[in-house]
Order: sequence, then C-alpha cells, then structure tokens
Amino acid sequence: MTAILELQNVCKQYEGSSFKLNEVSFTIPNGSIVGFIGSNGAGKTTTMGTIIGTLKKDSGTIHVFGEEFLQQPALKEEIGVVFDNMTFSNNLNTIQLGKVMRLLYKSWDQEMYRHYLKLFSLPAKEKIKGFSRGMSMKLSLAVALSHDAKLFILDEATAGLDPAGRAEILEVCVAIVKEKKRGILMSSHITSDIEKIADKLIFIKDGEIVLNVMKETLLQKHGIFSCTRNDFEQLNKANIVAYFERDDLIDVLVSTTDGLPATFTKQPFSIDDVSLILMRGVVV
Ligand SMILES: Nc1ncnc2c1ncn2[C@@H]1O[C@H](COP(=O)(O)OP(=O)(O)OP(=O)(O)O)[C@@H](O)[C@H]1O
Repeated sequence: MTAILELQNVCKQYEGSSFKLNEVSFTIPNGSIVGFIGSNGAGKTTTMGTIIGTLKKDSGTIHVFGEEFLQQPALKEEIGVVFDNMTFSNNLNTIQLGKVMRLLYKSWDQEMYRHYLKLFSLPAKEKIKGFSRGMSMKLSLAVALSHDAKLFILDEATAGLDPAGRAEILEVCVAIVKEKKRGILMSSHITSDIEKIADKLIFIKDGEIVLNVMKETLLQKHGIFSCTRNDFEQLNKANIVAYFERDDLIDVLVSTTDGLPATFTKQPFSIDDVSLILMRGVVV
C-alpha cells in the first residue's frame, strides 16, 4: 500500500511553551482511516497544523502523495480540512459560500457540494452565522468533500454533534475511502467513533507517539489485565506496552496474550480502555 501521507521525525516547539512535538513519525496508507488519539494538549492539532501548513515545523519531513509538502498550491488542493474552530465568512449562505469556493479550488464540484448540503440537511439560504456548531462542522466537511481532496485531516470533526449527525459523518468517512483511493487522519476524544471506522490507530502523549498499531491487531492480539504486583512481576516485560498503577492493582496493556501465566484471563476491552492506560500510566 502506498502512503498518502508520511511524517518523518517532525518536531515543533512554540515560543514560551514547554510543549514539544517530538520526532513524530507515521504514515497514512492509501485507502485507510487513521484514528489520532490523545488527551487534551497531547499535540494532535499541532501535528495536523504542521501537515496542512498552518504551522511551521522546526524539523522533519512531511510527504503527501510521495512528494515533500512545501506548500505547493497543487498539493494544498488535494487536502480537505475540517478543524474544530473553523469559521467561514458569516454573512454568506451556503450557496454563496459555494460560489466563493469555486473561485478558490480548481477542482471545485458544485454538484457534489449540493449533494453534501442535502445529505447533511444544511439549509441553502440561511446565513452561516446562524449555524449551530454541529451544522458548521458538517458544512466544513461538505466543503472538504467537494474539491476532490485525496487526504482528509479531520480534527474533532464529530465533537458536539448529536448521535445521528455523528453517524452520518462516520458513514461519509467510510464511503470516501472506499470509493476512491483516499486517506483520512481523524482525531477525536470520542474513541467509540474511531473504534467504529478506523483501520489504524495512533496514540500521542506529551508530543510523542506512544503507540501506532492496526486496529485489528490491537483488538485481537493485545490484551488488558488488572493484576496484583506479584502477578505483574511474572509478566514477560518485553510484552508490556504500558501499565497504570491504581491502589493495590495494576492495569496492564500487553502486546500479545500468548504465553501469559494461567492466572491471567483475557478480558474484553475497548480503545477507550487502551487510551486510559496509555495516557494515565507508564508507557514502557
Ligand atoms: N500557539 C501556541 N502557542 C503556545 N503554545 C501552544 C500554541 N498552540 C498550542 N500550544 C500548546 O501545545 C500543546 C499541544 O496543543 P494541541 O492543541 O496540539 O493539543 P491537542 O492534542 O490538539 O489538544 P486538544 O485535544 O485539547 O485539542 C499544548 O500544551 C498547548 O498549550
């Protein structure tokens, strides 16, 4: 599989802040949805900003469709962006916004835009300034989907949406990577959304990637256990990904459940459980 996006050792620091995006590397394979998971302030938006060029990275390389991304307008056209705090010119209605976008994007597809406005039940003639947060997010996505983008960067695109709205957006995400060879990088604090649609998961903590894994591998091969300190000592340390000590028990994430002591039984877990151990505990 060719990578649509490849980050290698990307670093970024802000003036006057102790935060550092530290040697971030990952790929988005063609035709895949990558879930980007991390606590508040972990560095998700910063990483995304360096990809779309709103933030200047300090070092490292970013390749989009195999080419180094240096703000070429042609490559920018191919990236569809939905950011949490995105605002369009408020005095326009959606139809007028479409006319502006047609001037901005060579590959703007007005029919496609109309299709998504209808799909997301967005009004044609009401001013955007009256839109709720959820409506604004859907409008951002409709725009991102209407200029034939190949790479989609969605930062908290489902936040603040009602369950039906979230389901609509998730279905559209699945459809766009299926129909064409495209890729999506999607951050969300609603890990159940990511669990539903992502192929690959990237966990970021304090500016560093702490786990980069295919979802199926994580759910099938990895395991989570609560154990005593004595049991913990019996584990093969090479298999421990992270652990979180609470009271007299330790929650452990292991990379394989093969060869575990008989006292350990595999328990069902979600991506949320994995995220909690990684974010609150010690990453080995
Ligand atoms: N313009 C800025 N100047 C200084 N520090 C910044 C700036 N923007 C972000 N930061 C800091 O960088 C760190 C990472 O922020 P970032 O927005 O990338 O996190 P995030 O993972 O997207 O968080 P959230 O889930 O809350 O959106 C935070 O500590 C934040 O305070």
